[in-house]
Amino acid sequence: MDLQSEIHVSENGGLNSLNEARNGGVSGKIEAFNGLAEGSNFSHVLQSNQSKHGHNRSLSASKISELMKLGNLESASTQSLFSVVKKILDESIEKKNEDIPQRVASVLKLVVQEIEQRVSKHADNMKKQNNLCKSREDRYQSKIRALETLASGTTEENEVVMNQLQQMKIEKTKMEERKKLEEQDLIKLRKEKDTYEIKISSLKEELTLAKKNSEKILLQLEAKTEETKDKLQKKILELEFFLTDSRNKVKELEDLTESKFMQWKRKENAYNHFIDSQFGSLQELKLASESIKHEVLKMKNVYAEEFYHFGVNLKGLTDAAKDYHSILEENRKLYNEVQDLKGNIRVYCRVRPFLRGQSEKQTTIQYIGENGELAVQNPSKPGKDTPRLFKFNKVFAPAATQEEVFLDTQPLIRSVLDGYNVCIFAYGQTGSGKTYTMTGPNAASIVDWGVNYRALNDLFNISQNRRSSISYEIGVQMVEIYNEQMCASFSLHPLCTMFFIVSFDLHTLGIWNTAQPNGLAVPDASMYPVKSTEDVLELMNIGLNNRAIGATALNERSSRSHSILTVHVRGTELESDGVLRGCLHLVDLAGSERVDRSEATGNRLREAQHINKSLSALGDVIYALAQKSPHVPYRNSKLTQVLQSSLGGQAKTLMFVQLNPDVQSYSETVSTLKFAERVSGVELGAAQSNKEGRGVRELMEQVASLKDSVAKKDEEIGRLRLLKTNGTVEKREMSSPRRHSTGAPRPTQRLSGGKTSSEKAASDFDNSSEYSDRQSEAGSRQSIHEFKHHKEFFKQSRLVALGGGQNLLKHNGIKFDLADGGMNFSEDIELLGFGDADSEERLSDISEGDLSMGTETDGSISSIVEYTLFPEFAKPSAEITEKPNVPVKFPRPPTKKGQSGSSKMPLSKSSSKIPSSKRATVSSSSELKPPKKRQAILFTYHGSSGVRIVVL
Ligand SMILES: Nc1ncnc2c1ncn2[C@@H]1O[C@H](COP(=O)(O)OP(=O)(O)OP(=O)(O)O)[C@@H](O)[C@H]1O
Repeated sequence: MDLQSEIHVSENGGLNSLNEARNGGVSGKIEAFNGLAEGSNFSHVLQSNQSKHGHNRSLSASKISELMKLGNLESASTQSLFSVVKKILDESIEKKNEDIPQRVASVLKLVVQEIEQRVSKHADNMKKQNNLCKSREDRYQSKIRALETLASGTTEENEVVMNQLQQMKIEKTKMEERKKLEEQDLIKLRKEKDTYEIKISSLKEELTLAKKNSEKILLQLEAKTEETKDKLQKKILELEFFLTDSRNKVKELEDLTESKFMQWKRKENAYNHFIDSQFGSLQELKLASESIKHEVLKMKNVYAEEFYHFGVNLKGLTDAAKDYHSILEENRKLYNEVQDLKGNIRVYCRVRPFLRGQSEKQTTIQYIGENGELAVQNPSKPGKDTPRLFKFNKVFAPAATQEEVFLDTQPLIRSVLDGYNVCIFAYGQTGSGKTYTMTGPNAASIVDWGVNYRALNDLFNISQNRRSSISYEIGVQMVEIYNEQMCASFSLHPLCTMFFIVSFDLHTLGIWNTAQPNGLAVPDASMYPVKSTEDVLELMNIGLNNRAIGATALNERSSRSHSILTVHVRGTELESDGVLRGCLHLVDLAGSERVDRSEATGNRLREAQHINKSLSALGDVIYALAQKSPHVPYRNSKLTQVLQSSLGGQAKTLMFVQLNPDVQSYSETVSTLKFAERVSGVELGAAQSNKEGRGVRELMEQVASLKDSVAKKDEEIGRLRLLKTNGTVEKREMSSPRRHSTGAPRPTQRLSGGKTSSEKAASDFDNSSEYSDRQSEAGSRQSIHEFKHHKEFFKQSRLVALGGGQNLLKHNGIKFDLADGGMNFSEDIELLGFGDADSEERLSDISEGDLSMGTETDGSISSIVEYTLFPEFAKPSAEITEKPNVPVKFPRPPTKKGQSGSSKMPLSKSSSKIPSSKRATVSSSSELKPPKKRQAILFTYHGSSGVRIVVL
């Protein structure tokens, strides 16, 4: 059915439906129209879409040709048109035609389908209505025919028929009216049909347009396809080329693999052959190893036997080595003993490490040997300067710790507790580490503690450990020599001394401030309770801080004074009541420096000159001692005066030689080492312990009384002789101790001019006008003896004043050099420093100068200290206590076992018993007037304020 017929059908259908609508079926008609209207809208949309894109490339050429075959589109049926459109759209969707957007094509397809459905529905409706109308028309026609036949019957019937006819006519008119209406409707429908036709024609136009566009697109696509085809062709060619190439390569590889495989095969064969041969030789080796094993076992047994023998031999060797070591140790001990006996000054050399700021690290130290060998060389003159070799007791390398240094010093320090005098001093140029060795760096931790702190700590600890057998009292004093003036470091005031005493029994420690600007003890002496070693160390720090410190170009903390820390030890043996006295001098000398190098001027220059002067005086003393010269110039400086007892007495002396490894200091290093070498050659004589046993004291007393009675008898004999000869007795001759001495004094090693010490001392006293009335030799000797042992001296001097020499001899256990008495007076003299060749000079120096006391004693300040620290008083004898004019009541010395005497008394108590003003000096006391004008002025002291102190 073509489109025209379809429309006819629809028109008929439409009439039918209109007729039915009149009977109530209007809705179907409206739907049919709506369907058409929608179809026209869709075509319009399609058209607009196509025109918007400006092409209709999706129409394939075949479809277009199909449409063309249909001829006039108007003659084509709607169905066929729709099918063509649908096919075109399908094709475009399938081929994914880029010219019609996919979405639009699919929408168009859906719309076309919808229109198709609606149109077909509409056509169906129209058909149905048409059929309905036809059947009705047929029925009416048959009715009309029936009626006409009836009309030809009866009139009645005619009338009825006429009526019916009439009615029929009415109905017919009605029908005609309806028909007219329907015709009108039909006209309307036709009009609508026209409009639809117009729309369809426009759609057709659109389709042709789309066709054209699709043709264009088709052409483009074809061109593109061609292009892609060419490209693909090219690629195929390339790939083919690659394929052939890779085929060749694969072939090559296959060939190679083949050859390799052959090679490996050959190798495998070779290896198999080799393995077989190896296996064979392995078997042989196995057999050989078995036989070797047997041999080894044999050898093992042999070796075990030999080892056993070796072990036995080794044991013998080890024993021998042990013996060797013990012999070595013994040797070392013996060497030390020989040194002790000789009294050599020990010299330890310590090399300071380079400091952080020092840039030039060329060292002058070439070699440090185990046995105290040291080689120095100037590295700035390598060819010219030959190394110089020195040998000392010990050399400490820069890396040596404070503890290591102290370990080698400890035995010496400990001997102080056994009653020896010990002196340790550090010598070296400025900044070479003297203070570091002696004290340690500032705010030192325990690890950095120098010899001073460690020595004190050690002494305190040992004294505490020995508490059950020996009661120790330790006193510490710090003195400074600055510009040839002595002052105490504990006080800011020059020429003052502050010292403290430790008594472990009382667990208290007191410090007397005997600040004595005029040399007298200050009444308001303060006492500080100190509970521990740390407190003592703290006070030492105060003393150290008071040291005169000035900045020089060499060492910004250079100390400009000699600092002397003296530790006085007195131990009382609880069992034997014996008394040990030891004294330890720890001396940090001021730096030896070249004035030109330190760039010192003004005050600093003066300081440097004083320092150099005192150090050269020390050198002179050492030189004199080394030469065993009869005259030792101790008096040339305060330093040598203070150290006299350590350098000249029976003390153990150790010198630390401090070296700066810097090249700039080479010349100073060499001169320091030369000096040290000289010092190490000095023999002081065997050190002696200052120990007094009770038995010795009693013996001494007995000797004294015997001596006394002998003297008395001598005196009487003399007097009788005189009476016999002249009739006059000269008092002087009668009382001359030398003339009446029963035993000749033994010569001493150190006495100069062939005189014995006793003779010399006696002659000294003879020469003094003050002693013109002395009664006996014993008395003078006693005075001399006490000159050194100050507290005894003090006691004796008072007793001399009170009762005279004979009484004193009886009660004070004075040491005599009686040939038959068993006491070695010369030794005492030596111990006191009177055995020196210099003693004459020193004694003659009494009352001379600002501070002459140091020349007669082992350091007069320390003498005062010793007295003040350990005020030991004579047992009040019957004779003395009977005397009505005894000025001072002295406390008893410890007599019983377990009693520690003054040391066990509270310090405040002891200090209160002895007025401080009377502790250090006696000459000013009016209560000590000698009844027979017998005064021994042992030393005088001129204080800065001009007050003169005379110690008797
Ligand atoms: N063994 C050492 N290890 C580390 N540093 C050291 C050592 N010896 C010395 N020093 C350092 O070298 C510097 C100088 O040392 P110190 O002040 O002890 O020299 P000194 O010889 O006492 O000088 P002065 O003569 O001017 O008193 C200090 O900074 C000190 O800490």
